[in-house]
Amino acid sequence: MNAQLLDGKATAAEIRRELAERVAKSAAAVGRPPGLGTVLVGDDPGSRAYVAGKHRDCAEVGIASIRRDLPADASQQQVEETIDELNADPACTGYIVQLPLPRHLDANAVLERMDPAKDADGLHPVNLGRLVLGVEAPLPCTPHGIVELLRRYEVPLAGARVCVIGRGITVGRPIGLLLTRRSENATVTLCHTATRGLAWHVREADIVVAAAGSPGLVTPDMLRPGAAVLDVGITRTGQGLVGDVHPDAAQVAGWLAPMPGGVGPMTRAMLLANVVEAAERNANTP
Ligand SMILES: Nc1nc(=O)c2c([nH]1)NC[C@@H]1CN(c3ccc(C(=O)N[C@@H](CCC(=O)O)C(=O)O)cc3)C=[N+]21
Repeated sequence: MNAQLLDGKATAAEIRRELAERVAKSAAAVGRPPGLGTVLVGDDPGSRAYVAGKHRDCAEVGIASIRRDLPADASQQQVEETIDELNADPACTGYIVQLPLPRHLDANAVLERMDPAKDADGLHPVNLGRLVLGVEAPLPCTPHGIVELLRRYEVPLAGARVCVIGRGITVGRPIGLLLTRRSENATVTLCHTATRGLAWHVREADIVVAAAGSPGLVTPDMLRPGAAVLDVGITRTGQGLVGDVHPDAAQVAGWLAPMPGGVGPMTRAMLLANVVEAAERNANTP
């Protein structure tokens, strides 16, 4: 492998150590530790595993865990009552609703019902709006994790051409908003399934963010030699989890955040960071 590893696993572990110190301070100031809530509807094995991972992370840094698991046939009203409870629960500093929700539920209505001050994912419409306005708000975890990973490995962002593949709500749609801030100064092209000449767009890029959920989509021939490549795609197959980046891309890329071990662990670390930041805000505004 030629590419330098963007080691999300190790970087996330370092961030968790930093957060553990802030958690201890915040707990002393507020009189209780920050608490992360999760709302999980149904028994999708992938979603269960992600939620379990989030609670393991919480235990490691001293954040309290609040779990609300609902059956796959839960009604909209049941889910919204759970949201109301977490909004009112002083032990819950921030929470997430694990996506995707079962199809019979209206996910946007659920997100809108959340208290934006408790939105640990940064996906509430008010917080996405604040991101557009440049007002301080919890940032979407995966885009924030990507920026933090690039920053810690000193991958140059100012003036860089970034090609994002995928326009999903959690990654592709918001990441351009972070990367084009004055503090990052990148130039972002957002590609999707209707993009003509995807390979051309990828080849122009200094940084490629592959978040389409299409296994092996980014092949080595598409890449500018030396580019930083971040694999955000996760597809469950008979052979296990497969990313959007072809394994041979490592021979052309200058940096690679692989799946697993790249952006996923950073996403989880940024979720914890959002909860700690909310707790610190609470401590400052009694
Ligand atoms: N409200 C909400 N917020 C989310 O942040 C959210 C969500 N819903 N729904 C699903 C996606 C997916 N997601 C992942 C987070 C970490 C890893 C992760 O840590 N992956 C490990 C491998 C994990 C494994 O082996 O299964 C890695 O890449 O190294 C993966 C996926 C968060 N999501």
